[in-house]
Amino acid sequence: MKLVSPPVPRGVPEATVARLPLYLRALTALAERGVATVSSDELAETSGVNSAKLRKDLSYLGSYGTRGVGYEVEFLQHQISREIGLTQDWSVAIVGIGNLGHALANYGGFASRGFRIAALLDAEPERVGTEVAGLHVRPVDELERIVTEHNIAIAIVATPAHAAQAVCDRLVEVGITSILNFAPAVVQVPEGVVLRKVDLSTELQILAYHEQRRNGSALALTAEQAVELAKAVRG
Ligand SMILES: NC(=O)c1ccc[n+]([C@@H]2O[C@H](COP(=O)([O-])OP(=O)(O)OC[C@H]3O[C@@H](n4cnc5c(N)ncnc54)[C@H](O)[C@@H]3O)[C@@H](O)[C@H]2O)c1
Repeated sequence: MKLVSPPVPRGVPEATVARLPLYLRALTALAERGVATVSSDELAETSGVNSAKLRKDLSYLGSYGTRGVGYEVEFLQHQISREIGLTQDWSVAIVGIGNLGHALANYGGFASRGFRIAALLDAEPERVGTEVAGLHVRPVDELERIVTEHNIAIAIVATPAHAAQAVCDRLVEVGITSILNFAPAVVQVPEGVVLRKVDLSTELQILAYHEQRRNGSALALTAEQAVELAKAVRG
């Protein structure tokens, strides 16, 4: 179903854009429970965001809620969906159909959020032609044709790091302007192309950092280790 596709409004800070899906997820859960209105405090708590920030974020969309009543759940849900372009289906291509590409292609949760995995591409002749999640893996040299054929708007890169830049260059050449990169590589794209990066290792490192702080500094030595170290230094 193709409806209007307004871009994320100009002037909305990137950090706000990144929080809109959190509000949407919370609103969807409320709507499923039949909740009609929600206060900013409640919505903020369910979304895991501070409520002053939430009010500011929603004010960028022109949504201020009603004093004493809060926000109408369904209306706000629709408004956020429209702002982030979810009232239309987006066709997505995945490039690199290895472990990760397979997992992403088989993930059923994208469709219900308006993302249709329309094409899978790989450079490896042995992978090309195999069937994954009901689609035939296509060769990367057909990229341009596939992008036009399926009206692909967004590409996911799941190739090894060393191939990521060349793959992104090619995606940009054929007109893709939104790329989600899973490869652990620093990739450059020209202005006007939006590149997002997913890096689970970085997220894990951040958790490790917090774990380490919780348990006391990793650099802090146990008493025995300190004695051993002192002995070693003294010789
Ligand atoms: N971001 C994350 O959190 C996260 C998590 C897991 C893996 N990764 C990264 O995702 C990438 C894929 O991981 P994987 O385990 O699926 O690797 P994999 O080796 O199983 O799959 C990579 C696939 O890319 C294909 N490929 C290689 N060069 C290509 C090119 N130029 N064009 C198109 N396809 C090409 C290969 O043929 C292969 O099928 C790696 O870079 C990995 O480090 C990221």
